[in-house]
Parts: sequence; C-alpha cells; structure tokens
Amino acid sequence: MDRIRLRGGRPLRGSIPIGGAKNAALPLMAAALLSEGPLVLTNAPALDDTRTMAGLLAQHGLSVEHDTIARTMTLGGTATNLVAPYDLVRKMRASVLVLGPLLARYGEAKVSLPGGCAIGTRPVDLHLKGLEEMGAKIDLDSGYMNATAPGGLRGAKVFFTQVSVGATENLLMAATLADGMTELVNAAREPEIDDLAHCLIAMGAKIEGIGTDRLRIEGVKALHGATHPIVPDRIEAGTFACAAGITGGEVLLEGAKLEHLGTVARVLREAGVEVEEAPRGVVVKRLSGLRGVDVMTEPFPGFATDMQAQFMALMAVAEGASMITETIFENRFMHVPEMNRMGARINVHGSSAIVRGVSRLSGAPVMATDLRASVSLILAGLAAGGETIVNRVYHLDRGYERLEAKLAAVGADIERLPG
Ligand SMILES: CC(=O)N[C@H]1[C@@H](OP(=O)(O)OP(=O)(O)OC[C@H]2O[C@@H](n3ccc(=O)[nH]c3=O)[C@H](O)[C@@H]2O)O[C@H](CO)[C@@H](O)[C@@H]1O
Ligand SMILES: C=C(OP(=O)(O)O)C(=O)O
Repeated sequence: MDRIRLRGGRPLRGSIPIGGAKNAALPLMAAALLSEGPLVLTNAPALDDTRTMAGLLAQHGLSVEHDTIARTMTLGGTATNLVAPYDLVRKMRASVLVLGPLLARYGEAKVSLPGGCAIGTRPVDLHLKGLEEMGAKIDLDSGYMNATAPGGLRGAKVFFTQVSVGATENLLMAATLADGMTELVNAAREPEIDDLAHCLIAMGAKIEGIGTDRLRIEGVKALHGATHPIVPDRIEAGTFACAAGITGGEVLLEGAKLEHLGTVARVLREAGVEVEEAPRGVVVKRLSGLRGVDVMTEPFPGFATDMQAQFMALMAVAEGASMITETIFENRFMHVPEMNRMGARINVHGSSAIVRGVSRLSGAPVMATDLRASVSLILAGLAAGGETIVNRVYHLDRGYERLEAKLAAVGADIERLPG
C-alpha cells in the first residue's frame, strides 16, 4: 500500500492547477444514464472515485471513455443491467446516485444500500422518501433497494427535512424525466448542484430556481447528449489554500473560483491568510501569523464539512484557541488523535473540538482514516519539523489527483513511497 513521506518547514510558492470537482463529476457521470448521449464532460478529473463510477456505469452497460490527457470523458448508450452491486457501492457511497436516473429512464433499479462509512452512518432515507413521493415503490431486501416505477415517475412536491446534497441530486435527476412538475424544497445549494442542473439543462431538462433552496423541474419526455465543463474543485482549492497558509507561502490556485470558496475564504482571512481573486484564479498568501478562529460546518453557503479537517490543521499552529464544531457528520474528528501525535493540542467534546494552537508540530508516522482526514495530516506534516509518513494513502487517491506532485511543484519536500 502506497505511503506519502514529507518533511515540513518549506513555504509553498508558485501555481497549482485546480482540477474538476470530484463531487460534481460523480453526479454528472450518473446523469449520463438519463439519455442515450453522448454526454461529454470536459475538465474531468482522474481520481479513484471517478474510476469507480466509470466501472459502475460500464457494468450497467454504458460506454465510458476517459481521455486523461485531454481531461475529457465521453459517456453514452443504453443500460442493459439495472443492478448496482454491493462491491462497487460499498467502495463509494456516491454510487447511490444511479438510483434516480435508472428509475426515471428505465422504471426500475436494484441498488445496494451503501451502509455507513468512517465519517458517519449516512442513511439514504431522504433519497428513498423523495422517490416514493414521486410514485416509486421501493422494497429493502437482502441489503438492496429494489425500486420500481412501472407507470413512470410523476412530479411531486418534495420537502427535505434535512439538507442533503446527494438526495437533492438524485431527485433532481429523477425529476427531469418525470411526468409533470416537481418541486424540491429545502434543497441543497452546493455549487456542484448548480453544475449538475446546468448540465441537465444542456441535455434538454427544464429547471428553475438554480442556486436557491427551491428547485422546480418540469419533466420532459427524453433528454439528449450535451457537452459540459465540470466546475473546478472548491475543496481541492480550499485544501491548497490551507497548505499555503500553514507554510506561510504564496500560491496561485489556477482556475479556482472565489465565489465557490465562500465562507471558507472569509474564515481563512479571519485566520490571517489573504485570499484574493486574480485573473487566472485565486491567490492565497500569508504575510503574518495565524490566529485562532471558531467555525461551524454547515450546508453551502456555510463552512464546508469537507474543509473541516484541513482547517483544523491550520488552527493547530495558530495563535490562540479555536472551536471547531461539526454539524453534518457525527464522526468526523478521526484526524484529531493523529494530529495530537504530531504535537497538536486538540480536545474533542461531543461535536466540537477545542484546538489550542502550538508553535510547532513534529513529524510522525500517522494513519489516515478518510479522504479529508488524510489530507489534513499532510497539511500538518507540511508545518511540522522532521519527517511525516502518511499511511493508507488510498483514501487520498479517491479525491486528489497527483496531490504529492502538485505540492512538490510549489516547493514541498514530499514523495510517494510505492508499497
Ligand atoms: C459525493 C459527494 O458529493 N459527497 C459530498 C456529499 O455527501 P452526501 O450527499 O452523502 O451528504 P449529504 O448532504 O446527503 O449528508 C448531509 C447529512 O444528511 C444526512 N442524510 C443524508 C441523506 C439521507 O437520506 N438522510 C440523512 O440523514 C447525512 O447522514 C448527513 O448527516 O455532501 C456532503 C456534505 O456536504 C459532503 O461531505 C460529501 O463530500
Ligand atoms: C466525504 C466525502 O466524499 P464522499 O461523500 O464521496 O464520501 C468528501 O469528499 O470529503
């Protein structure tokens, strides 16, 4: 199993290209099930998760070609197998996003229940309830969701009792081919949802309310192929912003969009990191010391839970204390004991972590438990004296493309140890 070895203490300087967003690419790829295609996605990232989604769609019968040099993915065809098997769904929860499109276009689907994962229980009840309100019949049997809609899905008013990115995406895709008008109330507003909506419109869907928590979708008989550029990855950008901040460097996040960084940019500024729009992206630099800032994770436009661990690494070396409250997932502090092994002073009390900044971390062998926890340990390693070895790098490869190469190109002392 590969590991990452790094030695901290070098300020990062230069330019880092930001790839297409993992969390946009996955639903966009699932949207290929809604039409014969071809759906051409440009700015497509080459990640373990996009490879897993490609494998899932291919076993459904779609043709999926990813030109990783041109960064273009072409998807199309007819699904010949409507089953999403446990082995793929357990690898990647976003596999559940095939449920809505399969049901909408083919009237049936059998998708493995994803189950919990390292960061929480992550149920799919909101996806199922919404689809049932649109006329689907769903039985849970032997770990699978057996869904049918013999007469097709019909439009409905769906109220989400909790904001869910995945449920909003599944229902949005399903509603494009439903009979009549669907209204999604208390919908998630993440930029990746806007991106999906714009792609669906390019495929012939009728959607209003993009960017708000109320999406209105008028079903159409069929969708067609389209070409769509995947939005830049705001979490990758935010991660590299923290890398520049924690090392005291200056980095251009090439292609990043400041408006998508939202609260993360505001909080970084409060912490002493400059974040400014530039002609080719976003420039991040730190000129003075870091200050402790309190944050609470929230659905967009609030502070992203997917940035919580990385921000904690920054706060671990800030002056003063910071309270970081995680409101989205119940178990997303697994990086804390590993950071503490590197000399951080962090205590967890329920859903909050109190971070008392220290002047220096020290490198150590650490164990990654999930995607963002892994990268937060790399950030801590960039600020630490001595050598850090991050084990279980496979988590990192789910969501970061050539992370070590991108960091090395701006001056980090980092390498992958193949294992
Ligand atoms: C591939 C992708 O885009 N993943 C992102 C997506 O995950 P994902 O779509 O799985 O996350 P959700 O927004 O659905 O989850 C938010 C909260 O709602 C709960 N919930 C969700 C669905 C449901 O049916 N019932 C329920 O209770 C979840 O357990 C969680 O506590 O949004 C998360 C929250 O921004 C991010 O951390 C993930 O990176
Ligand atoms: C939690 C994440 O992803 P997923 O929903 O795919 O597990 C993430 O990207 O941080």
